[in-house]
Amino acid sequence: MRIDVVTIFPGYFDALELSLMGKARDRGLIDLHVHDLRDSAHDKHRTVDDTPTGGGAGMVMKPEPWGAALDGILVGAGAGSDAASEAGEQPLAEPAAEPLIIFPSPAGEVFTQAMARELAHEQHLVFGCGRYEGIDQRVFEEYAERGRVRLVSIGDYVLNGGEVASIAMVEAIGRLLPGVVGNPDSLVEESHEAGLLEYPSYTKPAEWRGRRVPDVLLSGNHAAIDAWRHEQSVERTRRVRPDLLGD
Ligand SMILES: Nc1cc(-c2ccc3ccn(Cc4ccc(CN5CCCC5)cc4)c3c2)n[nH]1
Repeated sequence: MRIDVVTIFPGYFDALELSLMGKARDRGLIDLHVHDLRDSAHDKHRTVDDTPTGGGAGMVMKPEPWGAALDGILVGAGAGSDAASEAGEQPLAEPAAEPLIIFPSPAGEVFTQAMARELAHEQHLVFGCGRYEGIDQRVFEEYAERGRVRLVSIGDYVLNGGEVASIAMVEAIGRLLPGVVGNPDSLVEESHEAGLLEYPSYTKPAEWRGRRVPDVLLSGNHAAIDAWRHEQSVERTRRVRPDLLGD
């Protein structure tokens, strides 16, 4: 999967060099490209923001730098025209898959494990990280007409920009790619995977500060263990997230 990120704070994405995502990149499972939006702001002061038309507090991100940055990525992704196709022959390579542009936004559809699973099948994701009070609306309109755009929220709270939300989504999506997580079985039993919260986990020692591991987990009876774990998931979900049970 190719991932492009556009941001005025490229340093945020150093975090994705680490650990799991770092390994995924080293193994070519994720091809991450981070672009500084200011490189696409061609005025003398590399301006990316201006006052909100109609008044209001704060600043809004100008459309021109976003247009230049996203065009640069999409044209590249469109694989442009290579010599073969210009010569009218069949293009040699598979035509690149159309990128999906994700703009993190407090006003977006809420990101879920189901959406992470869906997006893990994409060939090319582009994350547009806004800052200030957001991005000029015409950017979303322009690219929604030309391709696929989704505004996505990672929860009902306001961050200072889209970078942290993008990192969260890249991690949630990236870990679902085949080969990224060592043991794919661990992806099946996790929280939200089956629409339930995860069961409680234990490890050695069998007793710690007078607290014992539940006997069933020490029984070696895997049918009983699976049943206990499912019941724990259902009970925890009912207590903490009844909304997930559609009750
Ligand atoms: N799940 C989640 C995602 C985000 C998120 C994502 C991108 C940006 C870009 C800028 N901001 C800060 C920010 C500050 C104030 C307002 C509210 N203003 C009221 C009038 C106009 C807008 C909106 C936005 C982001 C926040 N936050 N939470």
